[in-house]
Amino acid sequence: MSYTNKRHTYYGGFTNDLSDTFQYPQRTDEQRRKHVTFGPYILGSTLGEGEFGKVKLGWPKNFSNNSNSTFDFPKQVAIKLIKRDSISNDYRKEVKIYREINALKHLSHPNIVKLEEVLQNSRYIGIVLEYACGGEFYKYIQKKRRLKEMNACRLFSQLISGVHYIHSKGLVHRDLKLENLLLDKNENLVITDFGFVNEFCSRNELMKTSCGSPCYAAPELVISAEPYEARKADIWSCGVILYAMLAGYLPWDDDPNNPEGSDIGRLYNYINSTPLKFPDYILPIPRDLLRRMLVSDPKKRINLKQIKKHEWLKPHSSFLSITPDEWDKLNNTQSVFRLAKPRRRYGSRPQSSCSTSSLGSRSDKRDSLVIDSTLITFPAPPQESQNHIITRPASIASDQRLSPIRRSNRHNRSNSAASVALQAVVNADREYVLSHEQSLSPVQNIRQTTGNMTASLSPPPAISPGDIIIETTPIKRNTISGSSIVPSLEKESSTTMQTSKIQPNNMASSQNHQYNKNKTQNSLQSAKTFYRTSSSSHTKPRPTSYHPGSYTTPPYNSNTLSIYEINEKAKSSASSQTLNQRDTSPFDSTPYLALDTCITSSSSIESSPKLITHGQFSVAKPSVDLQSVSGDLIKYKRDADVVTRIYDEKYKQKRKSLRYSGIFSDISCDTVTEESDELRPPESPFQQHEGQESIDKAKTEDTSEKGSRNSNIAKATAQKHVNNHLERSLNEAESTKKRFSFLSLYSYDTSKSSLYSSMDSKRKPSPPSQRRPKKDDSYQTNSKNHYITASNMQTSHQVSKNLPAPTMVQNKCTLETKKAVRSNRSSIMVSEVNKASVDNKAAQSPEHSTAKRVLGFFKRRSMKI
Ligand SMILES: Nc1ncnc2c1ncn2[C@@H]1O[C@H](COP(=O)(O)OP(=O)(O)OP(=O)(O)O)[C@@H](O)[C@H]1O
Repeated sequence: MSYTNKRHTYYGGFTNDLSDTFQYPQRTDEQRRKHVTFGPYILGSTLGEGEFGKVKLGWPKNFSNNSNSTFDFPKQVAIKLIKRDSISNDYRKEVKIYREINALKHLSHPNIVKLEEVLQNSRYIGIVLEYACGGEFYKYIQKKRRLKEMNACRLFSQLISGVHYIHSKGLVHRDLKLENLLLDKNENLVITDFGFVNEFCSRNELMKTSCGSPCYAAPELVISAEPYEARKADIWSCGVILYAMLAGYLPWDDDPNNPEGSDIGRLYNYINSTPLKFPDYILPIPRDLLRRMLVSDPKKRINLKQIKKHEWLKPHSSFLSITPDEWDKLNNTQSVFRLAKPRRRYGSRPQSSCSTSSLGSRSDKRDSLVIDSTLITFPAPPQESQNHIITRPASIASDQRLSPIRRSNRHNRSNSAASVALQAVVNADREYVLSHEQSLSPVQNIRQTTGNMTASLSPPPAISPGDIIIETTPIKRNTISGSSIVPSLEKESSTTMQTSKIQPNNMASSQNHQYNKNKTQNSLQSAKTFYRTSSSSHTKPRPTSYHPGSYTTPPYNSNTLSIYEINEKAKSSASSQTLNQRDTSPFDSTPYLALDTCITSSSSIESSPKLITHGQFSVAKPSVDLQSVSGDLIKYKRDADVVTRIYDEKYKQKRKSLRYSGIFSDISCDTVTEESDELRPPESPFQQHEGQESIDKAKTEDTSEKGSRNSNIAKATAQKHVNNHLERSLNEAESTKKRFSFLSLYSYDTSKSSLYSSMDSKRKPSPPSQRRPKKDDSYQTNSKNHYITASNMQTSHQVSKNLPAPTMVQNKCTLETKKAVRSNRSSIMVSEVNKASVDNKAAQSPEHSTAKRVLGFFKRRSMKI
């Protein structure tokens, strides 16, 4: 049983002063003393450790349950604590922090980590972020070994949506990698770590500083000293991420001359000269996308607009069609609620030891890098200041939002020039948002509506074709101001919108209905309509229109590719005339233009610093949950199951129907698809051959025996036959292919967690920006040191009897080994323990050791290269 330190655990948020409806247990003085706090937050366990220090879990000190009905938990946050000492003498670090803060202020997207606020005291700067409780994405892949295609498609769509949003703001992330992706509680992707973010503008879109991690960095960053187009570099990184999701390991890691990828120059030469290779289980369409993304020549590399339109992402086209300005508008709507929520300052303290303020003069020097978030997020009128409203019902908050009297009396705490300026910005912003709300497009109104329906779990009402689903819960009526919504909806309905009837209590059928409808309509408008209807009715991501089994075309259509290449050539030659006209994509080449076009009425506001006031610094629980309004973002875990099930059913049916036509050769799908991804063996040529043989056999038997019963028996026999072969071939294929994946790390992690649970949270495990070991490595056991590689364990265990490896690893790994592994974030991807042994060897050879350290430094720090 694992011991849980109370100090690091949320204890229920019981407080003495705010429990008016329920008598909570009183905390003793001793308990109270135990809590480590940072400003208004109680600090909990360490979530991870980065370059700047620890990231801690936090929750509000003064959380209370004042909601009427259910027991609420406080909103948890992740607080990145940066020692001021550690950055005061390091300009590079300082810039990185400010960059991150500044970028996050401008970004509000469900797949980008939210900045709640920035706090500081004399010793620490605390960046308070939305807590992504699903953990690190690479661990998730490790655990699953590789992702199912459907899941990878969904998560990749979210990544692309987030990256597109970043680019649309004129920013580039420049350090996209698995380690910088987290998951929320519903397994939605969250992009984090904006330390390398930079700005580009349409007139000067090339960048000179190379950054990122070698394994994810685009070749042009490494090989050439020329300025590069940063958005294309982000796309390369996304390609590497997608490859890792689907394959379970990183691409181009099989250079025999550079087995560990330690020679970065060689690695990139290898990338440039070697065609991308795929494991058998990556299907043709995702392969095609990867081939287009992982193109060494950035001019030929696909752009975001093209990615969004790619066949593979069709199932998520409605989600991907949400434009950045639509996300912004949604966020603006939220900010109204946030601003309207009167609240007192944290606790009862005045400006306390941990002031929620700017970084003083530094911020001024850096163009207000850190704004006094308190001014923005706590515009509490005096009469409201004693009310703790974190769990205030939406209706109350909205009433206050609509009260001009209450709105007028804000920001009276400070008379400083900064405060006055900020007050003006906030006022302008509020006016903008309120006026904007009146003129919201129907789409926005609907989204606004849907966004406020998160509490409603009732099934969607039945509607007639042509109707728009309008939530009629009290929450909606309270939060949508004015009467414009219905007429505007009707107007749109009569002109452009096409909706579908959604049957109540029958989500699956409504999804199927939508699926069919969308398939025939096949237009952006219909996709958006689907998005609206599905989100407003709390339906889940729509059933996919993509079936792996439906690939009846050759795996890789060379004609298509060549046409594509011709197009690309034509584009690049046209674009070579001027850098500014490089891309015809409205998203990629002219992000500002796209934004301006969409928000023409607010252009002046967009160009002002007020963007930061769009709720970015609020600690308030958002009234609108962005994640509930995006069709492809899973709101509840249950939803994910539904989607997977629907997918699996379709997948199975399709494969079944193709089984006897010989198109889909993996006829063991019925049995295999029941298994988890971890258990599903990769298809091997051998396996396919056997499968095909059996199909033929079944076919022959089928025709010779007329009766259906005999036919079934024949099929069953064939199936059994194949299954036997499959089992045999699995062992053989696994042992011969030595396909390494994250599973090895998973094994390691499992053992680690059981032995070092108390240490886990404080150390960051090795990231997967590492390479799979070579075949030879996998079988080498360092008998001298008694180190057994995780990959070795995996392979040997698979050869022995396909039993889970964790226990074996757990038993055989020594304490020293694990410590060494954990402390070294730059070890190779799979062979974690082997890395320790390598390090041991390296220690004997000073030359090798130095090289290792340099490599480790590169990988660990995501530093400039
Ligand atoms: N919002 C969050 N929710 C949950 N965990 C988080 C969050 N932010 C960071 N973490 C955890 O903290 C770890 C370190 O965070 P992060 O990578 O942002 O720090 P950093 O100092 O920027 O690190 P580096 O730049 O070295 O990657 C992450 O790997 C993750 O495990």
